[in-house]
Amino acid sequence: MAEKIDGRAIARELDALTKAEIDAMVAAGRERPGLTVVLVGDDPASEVYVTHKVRACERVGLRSAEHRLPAATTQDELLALIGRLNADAHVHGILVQVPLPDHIDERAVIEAIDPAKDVDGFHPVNVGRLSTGTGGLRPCTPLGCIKLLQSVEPDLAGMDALVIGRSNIVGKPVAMMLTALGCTVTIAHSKTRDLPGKARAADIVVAAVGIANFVKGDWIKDGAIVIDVGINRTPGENGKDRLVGDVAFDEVQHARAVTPVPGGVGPMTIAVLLANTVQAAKALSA
Ligand SMILES: NC(=O)C1=CN([C@@H]2O[C@H](COP(=O)(O)OP(=O)(O)OC[C@H]3O[C@@H](n4cnc5c(N)ncnc54)[C@H](OP(=O)(O)O)[C@@H]3O)[C@@H](O)[C@H]2O)C=CC1
Ligand SMILES: Nc1nc(=O)c2c([nH]1)NC[C@@H]1CN(c3ccc(C(=O)N[C@@H](CCC(=O)O)C(=O)O)cc3)C=[N+]21
Repeated sequence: MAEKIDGRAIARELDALTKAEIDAMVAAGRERPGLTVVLVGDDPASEVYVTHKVRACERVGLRSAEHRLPAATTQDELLALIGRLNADAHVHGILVQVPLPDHIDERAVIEAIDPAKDVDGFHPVNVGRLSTGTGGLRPCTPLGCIKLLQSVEPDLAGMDALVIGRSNIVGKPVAMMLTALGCTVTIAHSKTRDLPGKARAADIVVAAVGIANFVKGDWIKDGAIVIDVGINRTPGENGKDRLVGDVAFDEVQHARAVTPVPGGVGPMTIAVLLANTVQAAKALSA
């Protein structure tokens, strides 16, 4: 049986470190770090994430604020809000939930965020810092994937990794991080030929595709480590939606370790967001 990597437990460990840092800052007379989340429109999945994020802030002792804006919000109105948050010294982290409504240019919004407050790590300055290995705020989901991998194998150097997906928010940054840690990385996407063959050669497979049960058991070599980023909602038995990943979990039990969905990458994403907010607050007040 593959080890089931317990993302909730590893997230709780990271939260304990984050909480200790916040407590120490407050004890030293510094301001309690604060995260502001901006949600435009009423996408139900995004609503769920924002609620999770706000609750997580409470658990570790971060201040949190939410701005829920109507779907009809104009780009100028959103940019004006970001300008105010950038200028507000009590705001240490800014997260604008994506996807945004179609009439808003996502790049323009991300680029308007002060890179020092960009706790998502999506701003080009932080992307550039990641690619050159010069610090900055690193994107939450990719860093969460790395922490889960390192819980199984602290030293990833020399391993062959396949990342399926090349998005700016998951695939590309996770590939960058794996490269920095000494992996030999292949990035696959919808144009890739012989994906099963490439997967079978990999010691690490990170699946960030967005298709339920996309990665099959016979794609995974014995002893590989599998990280499932996918969050796919499928109709469950009781009329409620059920969450499933991109990996056919039951078929990969010959792997060394695999993350479940839910309870894998998702909780780590939020734990890293909180840690990033503390990192931003420290750097802003340094
Ligand atoms: N757990 C978490 O915290 C998070 C989970 N997610 C989840 O992760 C998944 C991926 O998210 P995201 O990166 O934003 O998604 P995108 O839709 O932006 O990217 C999906 C990627 O998968 C590739 N792809 C699509 N079909 C195939 C195929 N048949 N074969 C190979 N590659 C394919 C696409 O290729 P191409 O570029 O060629 O189109 C693209 O690069 C989603 O399920 C999302 O919900 C996302 C963020 C956080
Ligand atoms: N600016 C921005 N930053 C993001 O980081 C961001 C975003 N926009 N838009 C959407 C995606 C998705 N995402 C998730 C966060 C937590 C869980 C999570 O906690 N998942 C739980 C289950 C949650 C549930 O029950 O719905 C789990 O996997 O166990 C999942 C997905 C962050 N994203």
